[in-house]
Amino acid sequence: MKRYDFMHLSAHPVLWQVPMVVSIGVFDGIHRGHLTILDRTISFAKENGWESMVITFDKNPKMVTKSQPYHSKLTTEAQMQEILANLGVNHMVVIDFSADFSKLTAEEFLALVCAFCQVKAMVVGEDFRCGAPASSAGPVQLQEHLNRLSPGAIVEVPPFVRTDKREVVSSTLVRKKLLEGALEEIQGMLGRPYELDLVAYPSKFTEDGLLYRTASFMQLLPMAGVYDAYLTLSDDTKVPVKTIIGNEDLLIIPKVGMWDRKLLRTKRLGLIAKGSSS
Ligand SMILES: Cc1cc2nc3c(=O)[nH]c(=O)nc-3n(C[C@H](O)[C@H](O)[C@H](O)COP(=O)(O)O)c2cc1C
Ligand SMILES: Nc1ncnc2c1ncn2[C@@H]1O[C@H](COP(=O)(O)OP(=O)(O)OP(=O)(O)O)[C@@H](O)[C@H]1O
Repeated sequence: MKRYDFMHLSAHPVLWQVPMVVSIGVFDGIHRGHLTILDRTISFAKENGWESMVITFDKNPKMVTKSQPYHSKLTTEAQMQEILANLGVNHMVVIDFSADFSKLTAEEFLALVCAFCQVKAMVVGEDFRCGAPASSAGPVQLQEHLNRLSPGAIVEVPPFVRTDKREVVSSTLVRKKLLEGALEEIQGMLGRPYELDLVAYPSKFTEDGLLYRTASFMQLLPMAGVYDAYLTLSDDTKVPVKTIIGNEDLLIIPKVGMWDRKLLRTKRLGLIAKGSSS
């Protein structure tokens, strides 16, 4: 998978002749609803011999425009890149959602997208919106804009994915459940354990284990408590651990023996819901 900056791709449209199925969204957490959209984007492209593109944001537009309260991210860009590449997405485009960018109307934004590749289809969810609030477009207006900007292009809208309790799965709901420490419900919505990306953070060895400062995390942390977890090392081996999350520190305690501090290279920490075998 290739990664591009949106503005760079606008200036150097290297993909302008490539037929593309495009999906646009924040995709924070990459939950089961997002996976439905992404799977359909990829399969639509493959069925037709086209390529797939995911356009996403460095900051959540809804939090920048203050229509949603600010929260830390559920996934880092490295995690998102890994998940999208493993799913089989061909191109990932990241928008720097600056004050200037937030003023673009839906039509202006879509005209830029249609200028850097041959948009054949877009896959979005029922509540998709793009463009500055006064002129924002949902799936219906999106189809109308595409009829003008890329004639023949189709907008496909898979139905909402819901929880067992019939709630619509959303990043907002995952954030809420995380702050309640409800890992089982989160794991159900993500289809995998919630993982913290440890790569960028400094840690300290103590007698008990590996200590991180919670303030250094860019990702949203669950409610303070003791969690079963697994630690993924840089060679992708997984070791079972216990994790104590407090207000200031996050302590990772090995379940068997103690680590060699010179050799340990940590990558991810997966928080496991009780009763799950992941
Ligand atoms: C160019 C542009 C593209 C946008 N794309 C998205 C998007 O893909 N997903 C999203 O949640 N919000 C996106 N937004 C933000 C929404 O369109 C909208 O501004 C935000 O949800 C607040 O609208 P509201 O006040 O009507 O809720 C985008 C905004 C702009 C300016
Ligand atoms: N449960 C769902 N089922 C199907 N599609 C979904 C679901 N949730 C989001 N989508 C779609 O996925 C794309 C990305 O959505 P977005 O990143 O805004 O997710 P979200 O979970 O709704 O986020 P938030 O809760 O922060 O508003 C959009 O096209 C959206 O409509």
